[in-house]
Amino acid sequence: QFVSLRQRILSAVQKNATRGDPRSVIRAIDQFCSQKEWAMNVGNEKGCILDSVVSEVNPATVLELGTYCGYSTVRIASLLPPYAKFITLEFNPDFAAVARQVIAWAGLEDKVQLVEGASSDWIPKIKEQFGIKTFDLVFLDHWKEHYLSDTKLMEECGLLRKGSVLLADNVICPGAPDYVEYVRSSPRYKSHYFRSHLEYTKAEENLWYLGIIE
Ligand SMILES: O=C(NC/C=C/[C@H]1O[C@@H](n2cnc3cncnc32)[C@H](O)[C@@H]1O)c1cc([N+](=O)[O-])cc(O)c1O
Ligand SMILES: [Mg+2]
Repeated sequence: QFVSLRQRILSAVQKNATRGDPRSVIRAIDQFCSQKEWAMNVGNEKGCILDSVVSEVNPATVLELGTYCGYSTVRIASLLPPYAKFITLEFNPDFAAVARQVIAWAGLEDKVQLVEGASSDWIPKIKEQFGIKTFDLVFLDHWKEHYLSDTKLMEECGLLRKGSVLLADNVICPGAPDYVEYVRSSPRYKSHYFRSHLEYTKAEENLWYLGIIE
């Protein structure tokens, strides 16, 4: 019967990656997506930039918007200090189910809280539900038209502080023009971008780095 792409990604992990070895899980997904079928994981080129930002920020609290199959979740979780709190939000139950298994295969299920639900519903509940005051790092990789509304929502809910870092995927492709416009014209943010390429392709892409300065 029909096997979905997410199921094929999970099978590639279970077949080619070593349990408990996050790097082998990342490698298995990247090999599958570059050799067999494209999928919207952040990929290895942008993934290395993500790794360097996570290592530099060394965050005690992290929020990821849009888990998808858990590729970036595994990359981030594998670099966090033991005391860190990492929440990833995913509203599609099928993607959430695959992501849970990918995260578990990497042996990182204790480092991540995958919350099934919409960011707009959950962002206002995070403080009370998870005892988190502010986020040191937020990775935005969900629907691109939600980047701006969710960033404003995080501001309103007091989840961002001076020094918080927001990292946004896909500001060129598919693009998040309203988001880029907003953060570039706001005095609150110091922003710059990392030149890169769209995952598994040669297309120009940037990772958009935002530091909150006030
Ligand atoms: O469209 C892209 N990403 C959208 C990602 C969406 C993921 O975030 C979840 N989601 C959405 N709103 C949500 C709200 N709350 C929770 N999860 C949510 C969706 O269920 C999906 O798992 C994309 C597209 C390309 N591309 O080349 O076309 C490349 C990329 O790197 C991309 O990230
Ligand atoms: Mg993306």
